[in-house]
Amino acid sequence: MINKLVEKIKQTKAPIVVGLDPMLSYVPEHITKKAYAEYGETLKGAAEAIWLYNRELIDHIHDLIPAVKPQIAMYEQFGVEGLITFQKTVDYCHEKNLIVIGDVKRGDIGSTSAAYATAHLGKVQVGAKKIPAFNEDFATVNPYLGSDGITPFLDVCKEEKKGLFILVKTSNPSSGEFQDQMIGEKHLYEMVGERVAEWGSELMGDSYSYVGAVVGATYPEQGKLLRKVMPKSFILVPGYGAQGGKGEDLVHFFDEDGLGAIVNSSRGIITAYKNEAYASYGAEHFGEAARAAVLDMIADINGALERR
Ligand SMILES: O=c1ccn([C@@H]2O[C@H](COP(=O)(O)O)[C@@H](O)[C@H]2O)c(=O)[nH]1
Repeated sequence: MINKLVEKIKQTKAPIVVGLDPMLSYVPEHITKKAYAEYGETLKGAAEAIWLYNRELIDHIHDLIPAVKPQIAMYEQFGVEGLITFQKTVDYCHEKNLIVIGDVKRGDIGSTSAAYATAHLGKVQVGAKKIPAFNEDFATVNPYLGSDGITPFLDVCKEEKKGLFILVKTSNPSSGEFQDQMIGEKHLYEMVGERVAEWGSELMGDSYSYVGAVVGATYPEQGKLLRKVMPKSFILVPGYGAQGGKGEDLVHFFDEDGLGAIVNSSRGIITAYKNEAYASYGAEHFGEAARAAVLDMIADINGALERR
């Protein structure tokens, strides 16, 4: 899957991923009205509204981008109905030939991690059959429980040729509380980065490992250091746009050849129609506003890479 991701980035010339993080408040009224007319103001009605919103967004941007990153929390808030919309979204993105990074941030003791890995990346044994469940291509994983929480994910990735993005240095304001602590001479995030490189050396694709890392756009200095610590790991970079990250901050997350990183924007794209810059599209044309925001994001990042 990492080879496919690299190929798709080269083909689209877009080192970006769009975060499908829908909140009900983002969904234009004409869509919620339609969904509530069919299912009422219920969890099913909300999940239907989110599905219609996602589908229209995907229809407007799928040809421009290599990948999407649905954030499972946004779906879970609607319970089982939300998870059905998550699944429909993953399947629809696959139909559109998009790579799906499930932002699920899982990780637990070994036996529980094994079940999470099966659910999101593997196939579950049912009688004589092995059946995929959520079936994303990559999943985000929290390494805080140590290597026995990661190994089951590595095993499933080996078997299924799927990939991981392991949290190394997150984009949020308080990420330093624990991640920046010094352990001997090194920050904790650097130690985790070294382990990501080690885990990844067992699972190499053509030029990058199946085991990548999450490093926030809001920490460019740490991104520069971690690029060197994990030379073969793809870096998923959240924090662009709504959290303040800009193309010019991100050039050192990439290799010399402009590969090795993929930058996420969620709210910046999916709520573009609410942004002054794209307001002329109006809520009815939120998909076109998202498309314009994707094109601007690609130009911003590629422009910064060309200028460096
Ligand atoms: O360090 C991290 C890890 C994950 N995220 C996730 O990325 C998106 C960001 O959304 P925006 O709307 O573009 O801010 C969201 O799903 C986060 O859970 C992150 O932001 N930082």
